[in-house]
Parts: sequence; C-alpha cells; structure tokens
Amino acid sequence: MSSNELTERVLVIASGNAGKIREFRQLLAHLPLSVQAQPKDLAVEETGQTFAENARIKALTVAQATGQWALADDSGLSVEALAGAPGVYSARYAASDALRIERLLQELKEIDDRRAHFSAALCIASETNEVLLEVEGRCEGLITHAARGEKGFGYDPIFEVDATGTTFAEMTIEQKRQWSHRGCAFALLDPALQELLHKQNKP
Ligand SMILES: O=P(O)(O)OP(=O)(O)OP(=O)(O)OC[C@H]1O[C@@H](n2cnc3c(O)ncnc32)[C@H](O)[C@@H]1O
Ligand SMILES: [Mg+2]
Repeated sequence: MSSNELTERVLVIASGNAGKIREFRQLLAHLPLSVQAQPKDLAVEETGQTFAENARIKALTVAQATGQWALADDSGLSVEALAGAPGVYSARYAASDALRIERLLQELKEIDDRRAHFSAALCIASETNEVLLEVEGRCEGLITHAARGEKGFGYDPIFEVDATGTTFAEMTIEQKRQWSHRGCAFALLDPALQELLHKQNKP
C-alpha cells in the first residue's frame, strides 16, 4: 500500500442518480479521494423548500449513515413562464426522465417564452454532523421545442445553453462540466475542498 492510499479519505456521493454520479466521478478524479457510491437501500426524503436545504439534508443523512464524508447535489430546472416550476420538484414532476420531458414540452406547447435555468446546490457534510462546504451554481438557457442529443441524463435533451446554442445532451461530459450548473458549482467547491484535504493531511 502506498502512503497515498493510507491517507486517502473516503467521499460518499449522496445520490441515487446515475447521471449525477458519473459527472461527480469525473469532477473529483484529480483529488486524493476514494469516491464511493451511497448504499443502495438508503432513501432520503427531500423535505426542504430550497435546493440548498435539500442538499444539506441529503449530505448530513448520508454522512451519518455511512460514517464518512458525503457530497450531495440538489438540482433542478426552473422555467420562467411556469413561475419557476418544476424547480425543487424537478425529480417529482413525472415518473421517468422521458415522462418529465414530455410533460414539460406539453406545458410549454403554446408558450413563446422558453427561458429557463438549471440550479445546483452542493453540500459536503462530515460524519460528525458538520456542514463542511456549501456552494451553488446556475446555468441559463432555453427549453427547446423537441429533444436534441443523446448524451447526459434527465432534462438534458431539452435544455439549450444560452452560451453555446447546444443542448446539454449534445455536449461531451467535459463541455457539460464547463457550462453546467453542476460544473459551475463544483468550480467554487474545488479549491475549498482541496484546502480542507490539505489541512487534514497535515500532521
Ligand atoms: O436526489 P438524488 O438522489 O441526488 O437524485 P435525483 O435525481 O432525485 O436528483 P434531485 O432530487 O436533485 O432532482 C433533480 C432533478 O433534476 C434533474 N437534473 C438535475 N441535474 C440535471 C442535469 O445536469 N441535467 C438534466 N437533468 C438534471 C434530475 O434528473 C432530477 O429529475
Ligand atoms: Mg432527489
């Protein structure tokens, strides 16, 4: 075993969403961390009113259940013409990604104003019930009239990023990292997390 492995801290990704987990594995790859998935049987109720509250709830619950640091992400799509819906209810909008997309396109059928934004709140909590880091990121765009692209997950095929004119589903994981709500939030988290890990490893 190398000395690196000896000091490598475990970080549990407090999410049941395979698409998010894939992105976090890429985002965290350069850090001296052992990245693990949360236990399959763990379901956390998202009772918060905001993305930040829900991210906290998920991070604290999973950190306590696993006895490790946990990183949670609460995210969603807010549509201007729908007064911010589905927002924190983005996962509960319908039963599957395909049905969520279908419902949103249906709701916006007669509506010209397609402006929307994605938000992501990230939270890292410790096994001792402490919130270590919290950040938020946002990405502005438009809801398309039809799905475009095969990559990504969730609402990606119908969210066109203002800055690129492409949907998240048309982007590589690296491009999505550059423009997305999650990538922007992680850019804020990354230096603070590195500092925290550095401090921890000092004798
Ligand atoms: O709570 P966890 O277990 O992390 O997984 P979840 O899928 O329930 O995640 P949220 O509660 O944060 O709900 C977010 C919803 O918004 C969608 N979403 C979040 N980020 C997205 C992204 O980058 N691209 C497309 N859809 C996204 C996601 O698929 C969910 O339907
Ligand atoms: Mg959820």
